Amino acid sequence: MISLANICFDKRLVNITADIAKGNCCHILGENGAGKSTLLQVIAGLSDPEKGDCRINGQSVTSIPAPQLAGFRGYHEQNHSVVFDIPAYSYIQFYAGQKSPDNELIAALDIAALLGRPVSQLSGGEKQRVNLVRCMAQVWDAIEQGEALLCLDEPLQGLDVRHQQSLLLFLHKLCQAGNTVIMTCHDINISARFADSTMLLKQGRCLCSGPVQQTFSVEQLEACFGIKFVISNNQNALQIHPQWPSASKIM
Ligand SMILES: Nc1ncnc2c1ncn2[C@@H]1O[C@H](COP(=O)(O)OP(=O)(O)OP(=O)(O)O)[C@@H](O)[C@H]1O
Repeated sequence: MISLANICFDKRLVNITADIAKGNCCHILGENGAGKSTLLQVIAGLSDPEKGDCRINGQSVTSIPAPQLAGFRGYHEQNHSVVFDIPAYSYIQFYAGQKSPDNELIAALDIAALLGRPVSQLSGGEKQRVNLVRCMAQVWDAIEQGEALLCLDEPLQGLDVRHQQSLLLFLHKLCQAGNTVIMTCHDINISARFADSTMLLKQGRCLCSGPVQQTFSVEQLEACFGIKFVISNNQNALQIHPQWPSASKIM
């Protein structure tokens, strides 16, 4: 269980309180600059909140010794730049304590053909997939025990739709095994389909958090994003339609 209590950080986060159950896939959504990455860094133990506390299974994340935290908490940074000009395989091994990445992980992120190539020569989406493997390989033992916490900042960024789908299904499988995933996402319909719970942020405040069926109402989405939405329910799956201006208005 992840418990956030009254978290305040540099005016960027204001009194954030929420619980995320173990085994949950929680999506954090909100406008650009709403504080999603900042909150993820606090949850990951990378930023100290000025007030409040993030607790992982009852223990304050800031009090967990770094080597212990690094053993079960994976963090994937948005726009992570790779400074090493080494093959992807060595790059991943460096973070995984010289262990080879698991075949299941390599297959899920479809990176077998990339392992021998220098990281600097990979495309944006290829680099993103290698970085996601790096993040998960670091905590693979904990993942196998169903005890990992994955904090993923925009993991879908730059991925084509097939790789998006395979990553989302893989994360779902990890959560079913007991792991917890907290990720930021800009695609409301992907969150409606794949998140167990969501947190909507607006200017550093949490507008609402909880199961998708509760948080994804027209009122709350409009308050969060400042545009109109229509929501339909198709075979128990929410479909969310932002109301774009008509084509004639655009032309
Ligand atoms: N290092 C920093 N120092 C000062 N302010 C920062 C810093 N990093 C981010 N900010 C500001 O904090 C606010 C929240 O930023 P954050 O990156 O958490 O937003 P976000 O919701 O993840 O946005 P996006 O959707 O664009 O990724 C923004 O107004 C941003 O300009």
